[in-house]
This record gives sequence, structure tokens and C-alpha cells, in this order.
Amino acid sequence: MSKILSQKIKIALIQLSGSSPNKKANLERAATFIDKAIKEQPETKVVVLPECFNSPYSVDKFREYAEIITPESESVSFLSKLASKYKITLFGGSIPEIDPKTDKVYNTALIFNESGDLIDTHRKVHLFDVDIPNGITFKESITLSPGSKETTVTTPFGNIGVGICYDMRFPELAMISARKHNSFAMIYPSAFNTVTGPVHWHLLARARSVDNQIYTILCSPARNMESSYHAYGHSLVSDPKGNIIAEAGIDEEIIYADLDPKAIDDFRMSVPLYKQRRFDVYPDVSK
Ligand SMILES: NC(=O)CC(=O)C(=O)O
Repeated sequence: MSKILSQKIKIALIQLSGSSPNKKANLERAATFIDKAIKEQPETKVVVLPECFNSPYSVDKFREYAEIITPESESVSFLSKLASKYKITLFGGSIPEIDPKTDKVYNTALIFNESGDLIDTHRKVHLFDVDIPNGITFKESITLSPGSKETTVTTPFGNIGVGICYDMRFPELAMISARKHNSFAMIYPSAFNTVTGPVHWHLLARARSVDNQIYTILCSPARNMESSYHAYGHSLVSDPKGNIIAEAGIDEEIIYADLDPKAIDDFRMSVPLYKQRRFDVYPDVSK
């Protein structure tokens, strides 16, 4: 039996509709879909929400929607109750966060255990600042500050690394989480777009899986052509071999996948990268 994933588990990814301007309505919608997921697949142990699911994904809106993260804050207390009600490990997407000490705003993922405790947060480390001619210009750094830590959380099933969207383009976070902390999966609440999604979304998920022989889980908002940002959709799960084992379309929907310790063990046995790395040749890279 795998040392890094203790049992077979079912995971649900909720591809919520692109967030409306009404935060309370966005939270309620997440609750409706989590309830639906548990009713449809009661054995679900882990649920994932998209990036910025409670606010518009827009540089000029992050500060307006930002919350101080405390157990009492609106989104934290709301998600905490859902995690404990359904006894799930909840990767509650990401929300805009404001740090009252520094007045800085972050794009922050919230992770809850089955008792509803907020066990960790991950502030997006790599901000999405791009300027693609005839494509898309986006500059999160106009209002956001970058986080400065790698995040790996311990769940009842094993360790899971967390990144947010653009973080997946930097293999180092996944590498550290998988290799230093023995994570069996990376989870990225994300919101790629209709320019970069078609070229890089699947490729990056599969690459993070194959590099580290782990599951990679991307949860996107559904596409909303009426919002200023057109999310790519296509929430997906890539297995340790890089096969896409579950994938959404572009509309609001829930997808499920079974994560199996055997899939990790078998692939690591047949392609034993973990025994073959040459840290004598590349000593600076994470062991
Ligand atoms: N939205 C992001 O953070 C990243 C993205 O869309 C991309 O990398 O492409």
C-alpha cells in the first residue's frame, strides 16, 4: 500500500459559474453545489472550489471584496460550517484577503478539515502579470501582493500541496510539496482564460503530474461571457501518469474522480524516478 495516499478517495471539483458581484449569493451557490455533490456521491471525502469564487476575478475589485481572515469572517465561517456539516476536507477555492497590519491584499486559498477548522491558507505566490499581444493583458500586482510560502496540508489521507492558478506554471512548488513533503496531489484553484487555457491548461496539469508522479487537480470557474474575464473552465484531474481521468466542459458542473494509491505505486514501481534522481548532478534542486 502506498505510503503517501492511505486509501482510495473520491474527490469532487465544483466548477461554479463565474462569480457574480453578490458575495453572499456566490457563497450560497457554493453551498448548494456542495450539498448536491454530497447527495450525488455521498462517499466524497474532498471537495474543491475555484479561484476567487466569491468575488469577480478583476484587479479593480479585489480590495473591495477582501476579507480579514479570522474564524468569524464571512467566507471563513461560511465554509467552515460546510466542511463540518458534510465532514469533508474542503479546499475552499481562493478569496481576496486583506492583512489589517499591512493593508496588503492577497489572493488566498482556504483549507478546512472535516471538523471545520481552517488548517492552512495559501497566498498566491506568483502573481498573474502578463501582456500577450492580441490576447490578454492582466496585472494582478496592481492590487495584489504575492504570498511568500509554499503550502502543504496534512489530511486524513496524506499530504496535499496547494497552489493557485499561475503558481502551476512554476514547477518548484509542486516539486517541493511532492518530494520534500511526500504529497500525493497538488490542488490548484484556478481561473485560466480563453487565450492561455487552450494551449497550456492540460499541458501544465499533466506535466506537474508526470514530473512528480502525483495527482494534479485544477478547479476553474465556469465560463461567463458576460463577465470581464472569460474563464477557461475544463476543471480536471490528471493521474500520476498524466492521464486526464475527469474533465468538465465550460459550464457550471460537478466532476468526480477516484484517487487510488495503486495508481501512484504502480507507476512509481514501473518508472522509478524517485530512485533515479541524480542530486550529485543538480544539487540545488529540491530533494
Ligand atoms: N489567471 C492566472 O492566474 C493564470 C493564467 O490564466 C495563466 O497562467 O494563463
